[in-house]
Amino acid sequence: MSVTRENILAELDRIQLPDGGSLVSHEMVRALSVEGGQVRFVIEAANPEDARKMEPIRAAAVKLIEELPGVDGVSAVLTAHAPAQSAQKAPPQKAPAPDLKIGGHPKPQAAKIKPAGVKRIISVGSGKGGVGKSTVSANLAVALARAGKRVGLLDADIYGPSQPRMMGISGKPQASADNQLLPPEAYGVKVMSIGLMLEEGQAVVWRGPMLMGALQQFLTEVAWGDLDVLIVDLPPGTGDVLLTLAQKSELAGAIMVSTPQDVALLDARKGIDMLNRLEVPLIGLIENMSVYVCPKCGHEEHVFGQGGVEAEAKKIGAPLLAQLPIDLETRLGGDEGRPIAAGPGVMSEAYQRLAGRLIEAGVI
Ligand SMILES: Nc1ncnc2c1ncn2[C@@H]1O[C@H](COP(=O)(O)OP(=O)(O)OP(=O)(O)O)[C@@H](O)[C@H]1O
Repeated sequence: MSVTRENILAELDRIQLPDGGSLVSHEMVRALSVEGGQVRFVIEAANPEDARKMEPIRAAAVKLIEELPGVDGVSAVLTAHAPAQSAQKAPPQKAPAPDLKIGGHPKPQAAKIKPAGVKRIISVGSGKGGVGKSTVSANLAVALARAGKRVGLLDADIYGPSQPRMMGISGKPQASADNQLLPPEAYGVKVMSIGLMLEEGQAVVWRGPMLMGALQQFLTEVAWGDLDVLIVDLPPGTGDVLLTLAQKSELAGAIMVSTPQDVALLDARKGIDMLNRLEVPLIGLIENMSVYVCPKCGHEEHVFGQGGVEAEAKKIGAPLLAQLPIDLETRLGGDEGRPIAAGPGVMSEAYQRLAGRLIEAGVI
């Protein structure tokens, strides 16, 4: 039996808060997603102090949902409207970080935002989570830097920022003299991520306007300097972030990552529809985890199906930019903060070809 959003909300409504209301009646359940048996949601408290006190409620909510038939895993995070200023222990730093209340409401803005020195902004998205969009973003950024381009990588996967881990970066960003956030650099790429602004294990999820505020800040209050390209790693799906980016910034184009699996493709199609509606040019598709090649015997196994992304690209008349196999070193490199594209080997060469192709096509 598959579990639905309604089942989840009905269960969460049973958890009483001290004032007699529930998480649901107080509209504290946010970003609820049910994918297969995986349930993810956020409990949004009014302020950081309340959020801290609500840990037992979060734990009770997880326990309750885990017991529902059809649920394989539950991830619930507590968040508040803005990170606490006083209680956070920042690592030692040379200059104090600017008071960026990341996630605040956006400031009114007439024109579209593109940081002054940034030539173009390109998004990397996927319809479905877990298809390797962040891996591709990180490695593409590194390969472009190796090809001599000035590259920035903005982790806009605000619900699950993974670029600090993938690029091997930690610690809060420093502030520049004019109170801008200085993006740390790794493998020749300037990186900024909400993950760098949070304490370990802390998660923040915002309502639409707060999300727009965060993105606006990442575009305007980070000292990106002169860049040939700013690659934006989007959260999966066709949600608020792409919409905000397309409407509020000058998005030069989008790359869509998918596995050949039907469900990933179906979701990618929805993402492409959204790009069309927003009039964002689709630069091309990347098929990730296209095939598994046995390192011992060379046998090829099409774990997620075969040819799906290529057929889709043909159908919609978009370039298939790369077909990247399942590769253990790619995963290990991502987990250890050493992007595969930074070293030698066939996968690194594949990313260099991808970067070369985009440069030759004049996309970057
Ligand atoms: N070609 C590949 N071969 C092997 N493992 C891969 C490959 N691409 C990605 N992975 C691994 O798959 C997992 C998911 O990748 P990644 O986090 O990049 O996906 P995502 O689409 O950004 O996911 P999310 O929806 O969580 O943001 C990671 O462990 C990553 O190392």
